[in-house]
Amino acid sequence: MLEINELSKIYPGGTQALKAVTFNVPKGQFLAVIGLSGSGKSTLLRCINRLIEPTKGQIIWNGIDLAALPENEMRLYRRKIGMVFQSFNLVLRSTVLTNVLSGRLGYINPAWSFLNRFSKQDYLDAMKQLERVGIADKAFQRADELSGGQQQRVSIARAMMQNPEIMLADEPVASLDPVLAHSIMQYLDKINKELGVTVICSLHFLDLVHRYADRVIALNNGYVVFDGLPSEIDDMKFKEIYGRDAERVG
Ligand SMILES: Nc1ncnc2c1ncn2[C@@H]1O[C@H](COP(=O)(O)OP(=O)(O)OP(=O)(O)O)[C@@H](O)[C@H]1O
Repeated sequence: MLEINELSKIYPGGTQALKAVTFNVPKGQFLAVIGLSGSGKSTLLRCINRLIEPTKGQIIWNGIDLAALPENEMRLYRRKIGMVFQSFNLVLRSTVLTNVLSGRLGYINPAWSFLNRFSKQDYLDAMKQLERVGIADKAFQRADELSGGQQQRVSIARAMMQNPEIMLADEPVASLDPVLAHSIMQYLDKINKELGVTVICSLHFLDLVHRYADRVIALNNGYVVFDGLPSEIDDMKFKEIYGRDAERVG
């Protein structure tokens, strides 16, 4: 169980991006986070693994408050929290395999030279992860030779090398066309259903929320304005989340 208690984030310029955000995520849930651009979705996801430092509040995971941990201890917990990004964040000039292996970096001695750091088992695991996302044949290509959808699959494989218990996905399909969007969502779904990894995924399109999420929370201007089942988002709730002039497109 992950418990977010009264989490707030005020950026140095004074923008209050999260306002006492509170919710729980049971282990193994697929939680979607929705809301207009600027509502605080990225800030929330990045506060959970402390890529962004929360200003106030608690992030309690297995009884430990992650928000209160010193950075050196947080690093150990961060290993168990994978993350994928809208823009994939691969090292484009490195091979696909090297990118995937870098997911293990949190587990090994940083003093070792890059290529000697990884065990044979790491290489076997990296190939297995690439097989899981259907691109083992691309292992020795440079990452920048891959399409956007393929790059996102590499980034999922990289995150899976951490052996994560939680996967944070920050608008993982926002840069992809709808067909590819479904294929990426299906990989996240598989990781969730087959391996029991908790997924917290921000999404723009409600049809994806309906299809893949067990539950959804909506942010508006840093506040949680909805917490429930995707099927509970009727027209009235939709207007509360997105504003009264908003129209559904998907
Ligand atoms: N590094 C930063 N410094 C200052 N303000 C920021 C920073 N990052 C985000 N913000 C502000 O915090 C608020 C929430 O932004 P955030 O990126 O979390 O929203 P979002 O819902 O993820 O938006 P999008 O869907 O466009 O990615 C916005 O007002 C944004 O301008």
